[in-house]
Amino acid sequence: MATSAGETEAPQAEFQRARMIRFSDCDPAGIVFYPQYFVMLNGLVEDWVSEGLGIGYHALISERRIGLPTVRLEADFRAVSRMGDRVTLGLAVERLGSRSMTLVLRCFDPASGELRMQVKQVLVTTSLESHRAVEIPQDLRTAILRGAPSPA
Ligand SMILES: CC(C)(COP(=O)(O)OP(=O)(O)OC[C@H]1O[C@@H](n2cnc3c(N)ncnc32)[C@H](O)[C@@H]1OP(=O)(O)O)[C@@H](O)C(=O)NCCC(=O)NCCSC(=O)c1cc(O)c2ccccc2c1O
Repeated sequence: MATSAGETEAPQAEFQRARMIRFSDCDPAGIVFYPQYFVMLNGLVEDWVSEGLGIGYHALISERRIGLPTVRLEADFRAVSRMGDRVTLGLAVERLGSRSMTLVLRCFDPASGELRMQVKQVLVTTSLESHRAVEIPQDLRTAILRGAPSPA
């Protein structure tokens, strides 16, 4: 729920994308090597900003010079994902601060609902000139508060 101060505490509608687990995601045992989840989820953040929010992610960085570095990352791994699995990646905003946002990102089996892993991630909006925190740009904030889900 958004407050008058522009903060939101309640999880919003989840942005989702289908993803197949590829050979290159896996270790020799044929299961996802854990850093690859972070690569997959970073791609989900890109898709969320560009497609879910309608804010060009690449222009945000390269033209507007706004960075989104991670300052906190907490991960839980609950079940293995195997090469060839078709999973769903989901993203919800748990908190929207003035210069940071807390995302809950997860990977799950859409057929059974089995949770494979989940991450809580805090991103800070920064100036890529100074590498200091800046206010979340108004268009980004407005789009997040709109909270529109996007189909998988
Ligand atoms: C990011 C920092 C420059 C922030 O330091 P600064 O002093 O400017 O800001 P504050 O400390 O006042 O905090 C602002 C805001 O963030 C919240 N916050 C800060 N730290 C934490 C934390 N550990 N946990 C939770 N929340 C935190 C704080 O509460 C404030 O929130 P409000 O909403 O209330 O305003 C500085 O911390 C820094 O440089 N950190 C190192 C970042 C880093 O190197 N991360 C490693 C990965 S880098 C990375 O992933 C990455 C980098 C990029 O440049 C990218 C650019 C573009 C896209 C993606 C990038 C990317 O993924």
